[in-house]
Amino acid sequence: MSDIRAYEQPGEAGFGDYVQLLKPRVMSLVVFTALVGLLVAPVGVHPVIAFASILFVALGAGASGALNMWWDADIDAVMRRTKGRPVPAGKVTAGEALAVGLGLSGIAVVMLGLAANWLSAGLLAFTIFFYAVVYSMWLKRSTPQNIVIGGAAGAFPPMIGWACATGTVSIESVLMFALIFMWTPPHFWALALFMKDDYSNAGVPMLTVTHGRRSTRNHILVYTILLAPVAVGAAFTSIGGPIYLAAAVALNAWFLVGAWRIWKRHEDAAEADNYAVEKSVFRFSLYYLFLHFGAFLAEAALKPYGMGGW
Ligand code: HEM
Ligand SMILES: CC(C)=CCC/C(C)=C/CC/C(C)=C/COP(=O)(O)OP(=O)(O)O
Repeated sequence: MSDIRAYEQPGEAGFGDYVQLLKPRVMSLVVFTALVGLLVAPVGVHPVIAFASILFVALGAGASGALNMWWDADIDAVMRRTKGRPVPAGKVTAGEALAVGLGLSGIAVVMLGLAANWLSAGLLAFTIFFYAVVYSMWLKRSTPQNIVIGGAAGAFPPMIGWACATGTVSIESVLMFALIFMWTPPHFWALALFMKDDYSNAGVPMLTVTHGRRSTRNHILVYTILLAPVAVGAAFTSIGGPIYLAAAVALNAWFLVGAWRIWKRHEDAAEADNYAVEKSVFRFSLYYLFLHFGAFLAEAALKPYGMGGW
């Protein structure tokens, strides 16, 4: 369990420190996928309602980041990548992070319910719970499958966006969920390969720590293979079309090449060469997701002009 008492000394926090609590960089892609889910839905949403809905999803996503930083302060303090975060750096106390997380969560869920509908608000509440409690408090410290199951949290946002517009869950929103769900393991494990020491120093049972780099490479390849038909299959639903199909085929072929290049690496090779491959696949994973959702958006944007879709 997280020893949060060590992080209760008040520090001198600026506005920027509170922004950092919300994990803005990671959440930008979360918010983009929610926005796409809302915009590609077959039901038009008044721009003010759409703007408000995405704002509250962003607030909820940020709140879940603050809750994660509250609980994980001890882990974050040990890892090079995260030790400068506001709680381990002593800028914001753990109690403040908890208060920000709980306060913003409550506001975001209630306001989304009022602005859009209670299905989307319920999904947002469940997503915050899943990331903060199921992933951060339970799975992260207990199983190397942490990010496979916990990754579901990051996959919900487009489903929330779709529900904001339609008040329903549909095959399209389930496919957008599945796309992110299957993408998360290769996205994260590519990073974990070149951050392995961080996680072992912090005692987090990531696959790289518990099963080693060879097994992690195998897992990346398998998940990337399983991801491809999900991603390409979405082309043949109401949110797909020729632009998305072309993008999905190209992006999945490239991601598979990357996973294959990682798979071929071995420990006898120079560490710097291995890390270069792993880093490039991690970076590409971000473009991969952004461009898939960008392609969904392009299909929807072109529909009024008689193009886009099938
Ligand atoms: C359990 C699921 C996931 C895990 C464990 C994970 C882990 C990570 C980690 C450790 C980083 C480096 C973060 C940092 O700079 O502090 C990262 C970066 C990133 N992740 Fe993920 N991720 C997950 C899911 C997602 C999802 C669902 C999205 C968006 C849809 C996402 C988007 C990003 C982005 C945009 C970055 C780059 C941030 C930057 O520029 O610093 N991740 N991820
Ligand atoms: C709408 C809503 C509530 C969205 C939440 C989306 C969500 C759960 C995204 C997960 C992304 C993420 C930063 C995982 C990091 O794992 P980590 O926390 O172990 O990474 P760290 O080591 O950087 O802290």
